[in-house]
Amino acid sequence: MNDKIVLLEKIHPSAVENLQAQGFTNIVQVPRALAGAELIDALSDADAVGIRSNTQLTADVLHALPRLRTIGCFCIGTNQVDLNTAATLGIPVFNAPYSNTRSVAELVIAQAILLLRRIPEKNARSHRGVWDKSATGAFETRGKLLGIIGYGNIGAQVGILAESVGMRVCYYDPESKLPLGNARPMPLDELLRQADVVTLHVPGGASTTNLLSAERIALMRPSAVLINASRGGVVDIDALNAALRGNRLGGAALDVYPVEPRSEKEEFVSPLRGLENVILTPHIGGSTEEAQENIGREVSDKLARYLSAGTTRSAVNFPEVAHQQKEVVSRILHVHRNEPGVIARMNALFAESGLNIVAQHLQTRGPIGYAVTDVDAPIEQSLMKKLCGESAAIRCHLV
Ligand SMILES: NC(=O)C1=CN([C@@H]2O[C@H](COP(=O)(O)OP(=O)(O)OC[C@H]3O[C@@H](n4cnc5c(N)ncnc54)[C@H](O)[C@@H]3O)[C@@H](O)[C@H]2O)C=CC1
Ligand SMILES: O=C(O)C(=O)COP(=O)(O)O
Repeated sequence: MNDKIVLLEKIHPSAVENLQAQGFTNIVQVPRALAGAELIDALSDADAVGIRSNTQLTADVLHALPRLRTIGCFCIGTNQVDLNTAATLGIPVFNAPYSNTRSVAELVIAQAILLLRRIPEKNARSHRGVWDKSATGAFETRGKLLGIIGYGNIGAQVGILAESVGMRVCYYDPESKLPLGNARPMPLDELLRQADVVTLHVPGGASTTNLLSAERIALMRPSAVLINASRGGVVDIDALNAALRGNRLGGAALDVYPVEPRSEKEEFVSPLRGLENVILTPHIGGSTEEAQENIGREVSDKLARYLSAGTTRSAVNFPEVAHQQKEVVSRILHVHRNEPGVIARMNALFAESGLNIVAQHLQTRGPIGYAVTDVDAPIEQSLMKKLCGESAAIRCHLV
């Protein structure tokens, strides 16, 4: 297949292998995130793009890419993409909602144990030749209270793993959630006041920016530790820095930052660098061989199915049409504004051309309608022009 697929940010080779196995040969790989003119240039003739958490597909970038048909986020978070703009431009966005959740949960448990035992400080001192053999301020995790903010796929797994090392678990989530194990819901301020370990597992974006504000950090116990493997903007980093430097917090482990380097060549800058009671990791919560290989396969499958058959099942911003094997001569993917009469007008165009519809699937989501129509005859360019020029049409393709 001729569709051009650009994969940024070192997406696992399983993606390319999978795409090639399905007949996609025009694949370009870039081992880092791109931005600005460089990003637009790299994607100007792409039909599909694969990104991870670092590439910002803003409204401006999306408007500059009229050819782009679909986006694959080879990760969980989709806050780096302007999802509404993508939908209104007729671009479905896919992600991998589960594949790296276990990897994050395991890292968080490891960090909780290391922080409660003051290992980051002991490690730093040992490297400097200091033999600091002391139990002061070092605690077991057993019996301690873990407070999980955001009890979704990752938060709930963290809770289960924490109970297996003897922690008590409470969580805060604005949605009603089934508590797993012995976890119990708790109001946010109460959780912050009581927990020995606080861990964040909320989505990024405007609704969670500075969720952990200076006021909320001030509620935490001076001995408590904070873990953030969600998104950098969720914590007020200056307030956290001040709390750590003022000994108003026991320690922290951060995997995500308000600003992250786009490649290994850029320096990582953070006010927390140099603090011995802070673990800093380079956004590797989901970076395990297992997770990345699975994500590569899963998201490339979703891109391939959309490009070859119009399937939008599990898209995060788009009406979902289930996978139907394309066994007909022509399939038309028609994205349009969700308003009365569009299908009637479309079908009148098919009838005028003497075409019989074999199958038709319509789904809508908010302002967007998406119709997949199968006909058992070739489609003339003139008909495609009329379908694409239909008054409510956003875009249409033949697959
Ligand atoms: N560090 C890393 O490498 C990775 C980071 N992540 C981040 O972790 C986030 C969470 O992932 P999942 O658990 O899979 O997502 P999820 O969607 O299953 O769970 C998120 C939970 O947060 C809750 N939530 C939303 N707003 C909230 C608020 N203001 N306060 C408390 N809870 C709130 C939601 O109701 C939901 O239950 C992702 O969105 C991504 O940003 C995900 C994977 C890897
Ligand atoms: O899955 C996510 O949301 C992550 O944060 C992982 O991002 P990454 O693929 O490592 O850039």
